[in-house]
Amino acid sequence: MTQPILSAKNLVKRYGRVTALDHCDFELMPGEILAVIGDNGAGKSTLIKAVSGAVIPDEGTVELEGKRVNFRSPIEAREAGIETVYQTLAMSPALSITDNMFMGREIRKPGWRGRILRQLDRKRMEDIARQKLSDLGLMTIQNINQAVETLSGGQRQGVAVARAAAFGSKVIILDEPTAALGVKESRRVLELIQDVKARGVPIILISHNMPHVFELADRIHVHRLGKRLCVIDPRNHSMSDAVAYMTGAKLPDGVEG
Ligand SMILES: Nc1ncnc2c1ncn2[C@@H]1O[C@H](COP(=O)(O)OP(=O)(O)OP(=O)(O)O)[C@@H](O)[C@H]1O
Repeated sequence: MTQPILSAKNLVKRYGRVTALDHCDFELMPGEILAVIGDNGAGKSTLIKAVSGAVIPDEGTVELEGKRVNFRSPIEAREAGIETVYQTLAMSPALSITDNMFMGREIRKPGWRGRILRQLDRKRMEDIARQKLSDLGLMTIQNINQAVETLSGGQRQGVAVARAAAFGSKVIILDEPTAALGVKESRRVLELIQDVKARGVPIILISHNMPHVFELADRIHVHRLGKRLCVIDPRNHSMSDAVAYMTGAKLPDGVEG
C-alpha cells in the first residue's frame, strides 16, 4: 500500500471552550489533489495550520513521509517542504515579482561578495523566477521586475502558486485560491493547479466552491465538527451529497451518526 506523504492522527486543538479539532485524522497521498471541505467553523483552517506549523496542536501527531514532525512555526514546515498559500496572500504589493518569490530565501552572490557583503544575486533570482513562471505557463507576465500591485488578482494568485510550486518540493497547501477571483482568472488558477499536480506535487485544496472541488480533486476530505467525517471519491458522489455530508443533512454510507 502506498504511504501517505503527509498524515496526522488524533489531532486536538482547543481554543478555550471551543474544540476546533476533535481527534482529527488526515492523509494526503503522493501526487494527489485532496480537497478539504466543510461548513464554516468546521475546523478546516485549524487542521491545515496544524499540519503546516501555524498552529501547535494540543494532542496528536503529524508525519511527513512517514517520519514524525513537530513543526513549531510555518518557517519550519516550509523548510521541510510544505508551502502554504493563504487566502490573504502574504505578498508585498510594492515589491517586484522576483522579490516576492524570493522573500525570506534570497540568493546571495557566490564567494565573499555574498558571504561578507551580503550582496544579492539578482540575475540568478530573476532567471529562476522567469523560468518558474514560464514552466507553469505564466508567460502573460512580461516583466518579472514589475511590482506585484500592478498585476491582476489572478496573476497575483498565479505568482503565489508559482512561488509555492517552485519551493514547496513536497506539499502545497492552497487555502481558497479562487475565492477573490473572477471567472476567467479562476479558470487560469485552476489550470495552474492542474499543471502543478502534473509535475507530481501533491496539493491540499481548501475550498467552498463545489464545482472547483469536483473538477480538481482526486479525493475529498469532508470535515465536520472538528474531525474528518469521511473521504469521498468525487466520481462516485454528487455535489449535493458532499454538501449534505458537510452540513449533517445526510450521512455517508458506513458512517454512523
Ligand atoms: N485563533 C483562534 N482563537 C479562538 N478560536 C478560534 C481561533 N481559530 C479558530 N477558532 C475557532 O475554531 C473553530 C474552527 O475554526 P476554523 O477557522 O478552523 O474553521 P473553518 O472550517 O476553516 O471555517 P471557515 O470555512 O469559516 O474558514 C471555530 O469555532 C473558530 O471560531
